[in-house]
Amino acid sequence: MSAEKQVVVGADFAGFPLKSAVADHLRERGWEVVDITPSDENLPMYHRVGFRLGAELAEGNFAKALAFCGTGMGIHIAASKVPHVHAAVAESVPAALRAAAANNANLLAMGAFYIGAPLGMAMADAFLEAELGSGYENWPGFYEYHHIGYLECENFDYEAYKANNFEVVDPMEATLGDQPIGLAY
Ligand SMILES: O=P(O)(O)OC[C@H]1O[C@@H](O)[C@H](O)[C@@H]1O
Repeated sequence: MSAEKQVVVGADFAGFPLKSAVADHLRERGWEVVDITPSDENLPMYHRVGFRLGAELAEGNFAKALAFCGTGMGIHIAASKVPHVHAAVAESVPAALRAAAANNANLLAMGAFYIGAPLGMAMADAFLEAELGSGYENWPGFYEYHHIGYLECENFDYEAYKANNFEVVDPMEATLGDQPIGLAY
């Protein structure tokens, strides 16, 4: 969980009502929610909201962001163009949790065309309250294996990768142990 319980949120016109419901919910749970789209007048296009949310992460102003548009797809693609953004789209609570626990995602996008307010609130809680490895403590190597995935994404340099014959430069190694019996995703 973010130590300071701060999160930045933003929406286009399609995601605005869902964003407002989720933001109100988070504030009731003690989060400081900074909304880059507080009014439904003159809302930026979805991808520009994604760029701006990504910038808040890249600049170190926030550890996590929530993005809302019609499906979550466009805003997540745009945010992913910003350095240091690890963006996910989810349509279920387990997927939102897994984005944080396995992928160390720092931005969760959701789509108001498909997600009702109660589900959006629960997805936001799951995503914000988890960190890399949360819930998988009994799976040997889970953290190490996924940490490598995170680091190699974070440090990915396409030109260096291309120059290395499309192989990761200095790949790290970790063994993912057997999945514990009964682990539910
Ligand atoms: O990425 P998705 O939501 O599919 O499309 C981007 C936006 O285009 C419009 O339909 C809506 O504003 C939607 O949020």
